[in-house]
Amino acid sequence: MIEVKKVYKTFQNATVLSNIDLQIEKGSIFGLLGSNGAGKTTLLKLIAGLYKQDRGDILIDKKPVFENEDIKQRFIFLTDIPYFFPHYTIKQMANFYENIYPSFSRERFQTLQDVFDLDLKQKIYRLSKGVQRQVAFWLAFSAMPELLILDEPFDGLDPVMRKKMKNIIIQDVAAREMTVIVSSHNLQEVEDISDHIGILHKGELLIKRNLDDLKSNIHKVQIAFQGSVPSEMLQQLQIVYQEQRGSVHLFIVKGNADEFSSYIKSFKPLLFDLLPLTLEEIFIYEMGEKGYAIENILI
Ligand SMILES: Nc1ncnc2c1ncn2[C@@H]1O[C@H](COP(=O)(O)OP(=O)(O)OP(=O)(O)O)[C@@H](O)[C@H]1O
Repeated sequence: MIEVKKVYKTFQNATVLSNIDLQIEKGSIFGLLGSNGAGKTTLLKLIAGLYKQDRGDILIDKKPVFENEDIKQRFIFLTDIPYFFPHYTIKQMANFYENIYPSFSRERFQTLQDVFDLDLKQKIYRLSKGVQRQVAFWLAFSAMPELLILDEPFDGLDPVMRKKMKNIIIQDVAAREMTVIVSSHNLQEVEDISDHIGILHKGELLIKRNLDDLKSNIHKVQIAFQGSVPSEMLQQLQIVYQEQRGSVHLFIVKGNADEFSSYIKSFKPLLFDLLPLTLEEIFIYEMGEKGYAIENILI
């Protein structure tokens, strides 16, 4: 488990992270969201033990991460600009990873060759930016890390490759309880793989939530009645937003969907539809004023 406790970080007197509290369970995928300059990379570098926090604690399995070589061998940090040794081929880079990471699997490396379809003898610096990122993923997956930290990992990958990378991540989480932290400025980009989401804004963690809990507690319903909507029903429902389009009323309702659906149906509406909400909509409705801040953050 990763624990970030009351962490602060400043650079040249500017506070970049303030009072960050976070727990990430083993085997979960944590999506760290925020606009440019929010502090995502700084937080990832602190978790990776590359920076030292000014205050607070960062622990992995109860041990401090900073300058902890044992922990460093168990995770991979795939940075937004992957680093390779100048003039190394893919094969040479794989050999290097094999020496560094005790869990590196040759077998996995070879199996994944079907996914990446690259010539091992190619010099990495001659590859396009997107293909270099593919190489970084290939090496990371082959190192079989316990923790995979990904900073804006899908930038520069085409849609097919993005999907493949996400599938492999999900498979590794399911098969061997790998923990993943993935940063992005785009909610949709991480929505389909994350089980927990944190939103960082100007160095503060505005929100940290379990996505299943979030999704099961807020819903969109469309209702039409012969005449007006029964006021008794409106009073009983926990409505966070409503609008009317002709005779159809749209409500965003909090609570258990089965319970409020049967309650609404007992008033015999002419039309009743339960519709899915996107994660972005959930944040906006669920978080009230903070939600509107989030709307501006997550374009
Ligand atoms: N080594 C450093 N020295 C000084 N300031 C830094 C350093 N690293 C980051 N910062 C500052 O910290 C703030 C947060 O930067 P960070 O890279 O963590 O944000 P981010 O959320 O990852 O942004 P982006 O999405 O643009 O990559 C920025 O104002 C940045 O200028």
